[in-house]
Amino acid sequence: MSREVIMAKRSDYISWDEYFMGVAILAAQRSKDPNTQVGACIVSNDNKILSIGYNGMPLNCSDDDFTWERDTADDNKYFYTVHSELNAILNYRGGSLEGSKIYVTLFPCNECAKAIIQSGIKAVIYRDDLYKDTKEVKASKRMLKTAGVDIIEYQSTDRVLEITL
Ligand SMILES: O=c1ccn([C@H]2C[C@H](O)[C@@H](COP(=O)(O)O)O2)c(=O)[nH]1
Ligand SMILES: [Zn+2]
Repeated sequence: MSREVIMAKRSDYISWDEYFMGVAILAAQRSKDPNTQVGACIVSNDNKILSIGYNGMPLNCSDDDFTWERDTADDNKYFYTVHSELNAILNYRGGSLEGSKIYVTLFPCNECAKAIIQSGIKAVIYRDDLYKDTKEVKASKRMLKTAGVDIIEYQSTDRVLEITL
């Protein structure tokens, strides 16, 4: 008598949210910013990754030549850095981002909020909200809400993934 062996599917696979936030977290690891590394992952309604970005210097502006200082008034990184969300939007090589969602490791600033709204992204899923008390983030939230962009706090599962690279 032959016995059929049934292979149950894996049950400990990561969720879509963990996957996309994980990609954003991994992208942030590319950032040269010594203080805050930010990652963004833009995803379609049917869960396809459309684009990825992290905060860094513009193309052909060497991250060895431009300063990463934050507290020097005359010259500081804020003059130069392209934010992760804007990089993700600009990195997109397809047609439209209308109706997509963006996973971000840090709540977007007001400038990124403008770009998110204008590109048609309809939801922001964020992990950290470090700068929630700043005018920029307050303005960002006001604009996103007014424009009908959903703001969703990522619910950490505390899952730890080990990656050997
Ligand atoms: O919406 C945002 C806001 C900020 N960033 C980047 C820009 C900078 O490289 C860092 C913030 O540096 P701090 O030293 O913490 O001020 O984050 C971004 O990518 N997106
Ligand atoms: Zn920004």
